Amino acid sequence: MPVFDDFTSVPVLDYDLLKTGIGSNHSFLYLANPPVPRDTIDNLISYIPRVFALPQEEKDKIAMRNSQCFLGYNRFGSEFTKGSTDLREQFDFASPYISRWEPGKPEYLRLWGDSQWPDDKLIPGFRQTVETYINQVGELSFKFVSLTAEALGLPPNGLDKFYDNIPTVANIQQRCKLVKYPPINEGGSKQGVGPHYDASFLTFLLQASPHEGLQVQNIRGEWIPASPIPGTFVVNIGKGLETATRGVAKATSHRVVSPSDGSGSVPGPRYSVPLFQNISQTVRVCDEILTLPEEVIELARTRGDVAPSDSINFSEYDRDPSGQVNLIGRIKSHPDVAERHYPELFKHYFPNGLPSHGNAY
Ligand SMILES: O=C(O)CCC(=O)C(=O)O
Ligand SMILES: [Fe+2]
Repeated sequence: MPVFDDFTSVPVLDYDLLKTGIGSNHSFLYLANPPVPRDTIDNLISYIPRVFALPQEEKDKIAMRNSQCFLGYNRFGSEFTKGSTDLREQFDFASPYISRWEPGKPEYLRLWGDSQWPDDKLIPGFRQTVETYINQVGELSFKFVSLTAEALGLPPNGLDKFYDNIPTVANIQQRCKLVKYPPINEGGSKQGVGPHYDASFLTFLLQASPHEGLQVQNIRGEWIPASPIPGTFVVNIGKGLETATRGVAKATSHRVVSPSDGSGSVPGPRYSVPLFQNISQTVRVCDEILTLPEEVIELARTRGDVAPSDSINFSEYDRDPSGQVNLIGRIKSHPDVAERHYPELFKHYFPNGLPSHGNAY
């Protein structure tokens, strides 16, 4: 996966070929034939419009503001990226995990813990469906870690130290979001989400409706559409893996342009489900030197300089444990949650008090 390539379209990889050892040279790709039952994905897709259609007061009952884990619901337009409002509404859910935080332990351990769920009577089976999805895609994501290691010229367990040596959903909490981008028809901003990198090693994104809108930035800084392909996940590299490989694997800048209801476009909202694969909270990525084979480093060298992307974020990997990097990212994105649950850090990052919006990137 070392090359941040000069793509003009996003490559498609077949999982069945990948697992036989054919590595990939791409940092943003479609994964076809993933080993996740079709029912798991179809069930989730069928619930998504229903959970967003719950009464506003039911969604607000599980507001992210209630949660020290930054899990729960965010109203439309409550996040900022690069100074502009993101025109989306979202729920953050995570796999079941018993918190390991206790007083005296690092604060970032508080990030992993209980999700908040809508009342099961209002949407029976929803929680079970989302948890099944996170567990199964989470397990796929961990299988992908050894493939990534091999693509980097390492042994299959070459990245395991970033996952407390046992990469499983039981050990490492996995987080996913259900995201709704409503159509924006009037002029003005169409920023579904602004340009950014993801935080961790790998993200597995399900495009849950047939809308265009996701775009990725190539080595020349051009924006390339990543149109939905049914039955695939979009996989991309986050800032954590870029740091761990000293830039040999490059994080990919991406954004979403809002859909519109106009003639020729797919009507209704765009839905997506990114699953952000967490790594160990305690690992300091900058301390873990990976010894990559010379030919892999050479491949990265020959790709030349990468054009400056439109994204900046998560530079703290050069200094802090991964859990702290994530906590800082969450605090910047959701200052209202931070003010309530992390008052000291809130004061540090927002000395002038609550801004009107969060701004992670
Ligand atoms: O909705 C999408 O397709 C992408 C979302 C995304 O990049 C994110 O939330 O980090
Ligand atoms: Fe993203």
